[in-house]
Amino acid sequence: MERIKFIINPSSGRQSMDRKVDSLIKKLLNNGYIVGKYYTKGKDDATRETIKTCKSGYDLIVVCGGDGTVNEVVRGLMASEKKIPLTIISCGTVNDFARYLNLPRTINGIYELIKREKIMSIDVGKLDDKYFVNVAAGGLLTNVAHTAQPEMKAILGRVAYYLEGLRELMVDKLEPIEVEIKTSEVFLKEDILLFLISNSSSIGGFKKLAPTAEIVDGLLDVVIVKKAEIGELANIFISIFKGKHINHPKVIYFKTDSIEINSKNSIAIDIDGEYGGRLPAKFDVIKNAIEILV
Ligand SMILES: Nc1ncnc2c1ncn2[C@@H]1O[C@H](COP(=O)(O)OP(=O)(O)OP(=O)(O)O)[C@@H](O)[C@H]1O
Repeated sequence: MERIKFIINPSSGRQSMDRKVDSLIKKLLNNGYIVGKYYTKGKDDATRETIKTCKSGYDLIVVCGGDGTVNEVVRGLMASEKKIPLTIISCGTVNDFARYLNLPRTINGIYELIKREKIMSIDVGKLDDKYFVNVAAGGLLTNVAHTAQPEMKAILGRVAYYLEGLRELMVDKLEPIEVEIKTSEVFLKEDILLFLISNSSSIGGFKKLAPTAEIVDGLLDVVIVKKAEIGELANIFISIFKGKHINHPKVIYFKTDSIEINSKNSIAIDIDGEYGGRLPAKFDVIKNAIEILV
């Protein structure tokens, strides 16, 4: 790996990562690497730059941003014939994917990762022409990531999401959604509060929301919370920290490689913290879709 492109979202997260990124770039240049640097300006910019980067002989993309920026880069990779590996310097508010991968955070750690050139192929989730590395979700609390105000995120970080979640709980009054869920193994008609279709196990900062999810198994982990009272929801929420919520009678948990969800209600879908359309929808997994440094 000689040519490395940095794709940097300067608006991600709370603190500027400029100094850290500049030190890493300096170290790479001193050691003979060729480095390109691109700052995103707005929506879909990271996708366009990734497509360009894949075509122009680069060997690696370093994404500096949060989950939204990683998602945009993955979309660019999926649209490219020649897919190059990526790694992440997490600069977002939650950074679920980088946390799940346990990526190094120091300059030396990231430099060693790049030098080692150890690559792993991972799965990516698909919803129509969109992709997700962490999760696609709908229902209670799942639009918190894209409804939380950027100014609040800048000041409070992850706490902004929790406040937005609390506000939504009060406003929503636990309105259930009537859904039909179809996979090759399961057919369910249920009143539910939320569904999560997960590729990795870390979602919204909770490391065990889909406790046995793996990004190399060619499967999606489905977590469904059925209609429940607030007391039951509180119990489910507390047990999420240990990954024990999947044993609760109001929670359904299974794995599949393809799932369809239909509803009479107009339900928004969140993919990796961004708005991803509405139900009905079909979710699939693409095995060994992209490569990452490990
Ligand atoms: N220069 C820019 N100014 C403002 N917004 C930008 C800019 N470049 C990209 N964006 C937008 O930033 C969003 C992605 O932000 P990202 O998710 O990486 O950070 P975050 O929201 O702080 O982190 P997290 O998702 O981990 O909470 C995308 O929707 C993209 O449109």
